[in-house]
Amino acid sequence: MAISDKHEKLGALFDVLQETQSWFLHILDSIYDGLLICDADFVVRYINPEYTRITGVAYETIVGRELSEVRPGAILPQVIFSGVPLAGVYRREGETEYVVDMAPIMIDGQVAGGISIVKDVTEVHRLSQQVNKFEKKANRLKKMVEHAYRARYSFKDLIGQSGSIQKAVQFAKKVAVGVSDILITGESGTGKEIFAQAIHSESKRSHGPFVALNCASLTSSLVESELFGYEEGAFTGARKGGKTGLFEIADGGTILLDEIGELSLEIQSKLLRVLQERAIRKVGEAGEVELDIRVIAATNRNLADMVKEGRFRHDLLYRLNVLNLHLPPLRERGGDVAALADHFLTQFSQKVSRPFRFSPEVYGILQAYNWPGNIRELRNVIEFAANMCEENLITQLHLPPVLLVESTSQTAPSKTLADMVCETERQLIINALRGEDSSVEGKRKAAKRLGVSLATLYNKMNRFGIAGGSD
Ligand SMILES: Nc1ncnc2c1ncn2[C@@H]1O[C@H](COP(=O)(O)OP(=O)(O)OP(=O)(O)O)[C@@H](O)[C@H]1O
Repeated sequence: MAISDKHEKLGALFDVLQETQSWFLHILDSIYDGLLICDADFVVRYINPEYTRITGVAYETIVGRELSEVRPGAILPQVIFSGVPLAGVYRREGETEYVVDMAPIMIDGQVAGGISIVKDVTEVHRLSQQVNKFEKKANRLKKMVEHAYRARYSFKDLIGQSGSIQKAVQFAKKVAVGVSDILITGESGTGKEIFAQAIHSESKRSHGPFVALNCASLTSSLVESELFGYEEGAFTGARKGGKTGLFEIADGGTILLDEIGELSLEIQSKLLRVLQERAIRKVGEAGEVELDIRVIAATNRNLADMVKEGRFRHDLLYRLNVLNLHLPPLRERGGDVAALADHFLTQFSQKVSRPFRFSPEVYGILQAYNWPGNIRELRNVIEFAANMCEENLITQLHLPPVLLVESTSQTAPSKTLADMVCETERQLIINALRGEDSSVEGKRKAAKRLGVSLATLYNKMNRFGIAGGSD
């Protein structure tokens, strides 16, 4: 082959090589990770634009120079020296965080240099910090929800030794460990909610939420969205992001539907579906959500009468009435009145840090009253009396008038005329003393209003056992 031909061929080969090298450089320049390549003498031969973007090191300041001169902390020389790759080295340059993988470049079994591949993790790190923040917030909210939806009472908190309440407690304990839904009936204030909580606490679901809804407190449409929740945009005025219904919140636990007799017929049929299917469909949503809940319904109404009047679905009543726990009114609970009164007084004393106690006649009056508002009324009466009492001894003077009138009128028929006169006289004195302080001046004013002397008032107070009479 002529020399000119050889030159021509070598020239063509050189062109191909140059073109190939340029191709490779363009490819390396376009890679979205930063690249730095050193030769076996640790001299930097190449960095791509992404390396400059991430580290801030310009091409002309590093290429052609020994790496550790420009970047004294560099580890790549060790990798080239040892021939052992190293991955995931974390670095930070100002605001930019990145991770470096390093590997030796091997040619024919010999280390010919090394490459660092630099990945910008600033955004990933920022996002993961945000995820952590949201996770912490979600955990805080979860704890708040758990706190808000938990039962505060168990059977040991229920005061009362009377036969009727003990019978109710035995029945409640028995049904608590089962799986069936429960209907609690009883007059207002007899403790239906507190029993529902105790049943939940005793059940296998005690670690799950206890959710209570008073069906009478909301309009029919609100009850529906409270119970079932809704999807975003389900109706005009729907909350952004939708709303989780109480059934869903109660998943794994118990839901108390208090005053169930107040539900509209439309909601009653939806409730019946939930009880049968154990699934709900949110307002505005096509699919169903399966539920693991126990329903306790409570009412002070006679649901059977409501069925007759067409105001309560008979199939819902049958479905609910499988286990019916009936709570007795307080007037049928004998000695429980005194025990409950003591309990509420102790609670109030602790709340205000004052050691209140009852004078003996108070128990008789509390016992004689018929408590239409049951335990809730008793609790309120005790709080009223403690508020009226300036010292620590609560006497009949501190009780609300309705109790005294009632106790007088209830005992009247079995008494003689003389007894009834005495009782009326006693009542008039109590009324006159009400509102006066315990000083002699207070009694003088009461005596004046009654048209008797101070001495007569003292005599009668002593005779009728009205506290403060012997000062
Ligand atoms: N056995 C009990 N021991 C102590 N406190 C009780 C007992 N039963 C009821 N209470 C208290 O009496 C009040 C009324 O109880 P609860 O709200 O459970 O009654 P309810 O029957 O659900 O009333 P309503 O029908 O009006 O909803 C509450 O303050 C409750 O803590």
